[in-house]
Amino acid sequence: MTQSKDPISGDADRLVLRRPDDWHVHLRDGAMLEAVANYTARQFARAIIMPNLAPPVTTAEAAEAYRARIMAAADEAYDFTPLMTCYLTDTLDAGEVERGFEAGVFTACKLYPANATTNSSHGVTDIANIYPVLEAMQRMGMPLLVHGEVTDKDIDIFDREAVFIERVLTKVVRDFPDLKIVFEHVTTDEAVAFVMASGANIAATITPHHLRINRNAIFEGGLRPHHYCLPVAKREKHRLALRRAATSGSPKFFLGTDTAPHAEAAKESACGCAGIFNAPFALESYAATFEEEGALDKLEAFASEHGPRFYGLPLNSAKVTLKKEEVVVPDHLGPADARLTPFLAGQTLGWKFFGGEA
Ligand SMILES: NC(=O)N[C@@H](CC(=O)O)C(=O)O
Ligand SMILES: [Zn+2]
Ligand SMILES: [Zn+2]
Repeated sequence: MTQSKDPISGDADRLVLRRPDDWHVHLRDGAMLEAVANYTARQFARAIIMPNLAPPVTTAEAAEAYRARIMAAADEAYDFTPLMTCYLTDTLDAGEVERGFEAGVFTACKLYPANATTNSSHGVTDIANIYPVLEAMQRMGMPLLVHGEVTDKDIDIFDREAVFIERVLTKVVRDFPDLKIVFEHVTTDEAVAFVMASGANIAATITPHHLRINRNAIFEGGLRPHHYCLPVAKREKHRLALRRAATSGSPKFFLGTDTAPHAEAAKESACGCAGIFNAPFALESYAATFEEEGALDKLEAFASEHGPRFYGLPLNSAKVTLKKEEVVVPDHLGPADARLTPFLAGQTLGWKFFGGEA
């Protein structure tokens, strides 16, 4: 990363970074896909596309068709590459996963515990049901991406990630010691500690929002549906653990926004959907966090290097620029009939994104 100095003031006024990738994205389908695809494509060269459509993406054929719809929705000028994933179910055939991976259609498989989050009713009810698939994935070096929460009604919602580590993840790691696993959108100090203590084949993504808000933000002066996502934001001590992990320089932690758009009407409801739409100012939000932590020198590795190295993919050679300029996040984005509230709506951020070298 080069941080150029303004020759007159001597201020560091811009950051030039290797173009980043987003290792956890929900682009949806149909009109929503059309509305959101370019927010991701503009900032990121590649993105791991989550398969939780209705119905979920469980075949290579469905993934290829979805990839084509994404390519059609994204502006060609952004040169964006979607990396497709397969949604694991109790009955998924290991052969389908193998063929899809060998053919270069599937980059990874996603484990949703049944009913853990948005569109996960077809998820896995017992991890034992997917052991044949995990066996094949371990053999092929195909990453398993995990929504790490138990769903038992008797477990407090704020404990679901920590209990998942004890009850499920520890077992999977023991039984498949060489399986590459990405613990997605980690939210607790327990998850950070687990990843740190595990081998090089275990990594985690960290979202922009879990680095900026704790659970108070969901209840600040009233119920704040746009701060509701899963896993739900935790106590301040957990947020601080995430900030330390993201800015530590450890190759085990990398950028994954978990941008998860839902129309405003679906969020501002008696039973509002889980998900934060953060794609429009994702890199600006991470930059604010890294700057606050005095770690702007670690941003490029987190955003653009640790992810591809873990996945075994080449680093991007294109560059993007962040300029030290104020940018106000709009209150609403998207078409009039499907408005979206972006993360940090109404707030001012100190770095502005430019594609290419500005
Ligand atoms: N993160 C969320 O709150 N929601 C995601 C699903 C997920 O990543 O768990 C969604 O698809 O809406
Ligand atoms: Zn999830
Ligand atoms: Zn997600």
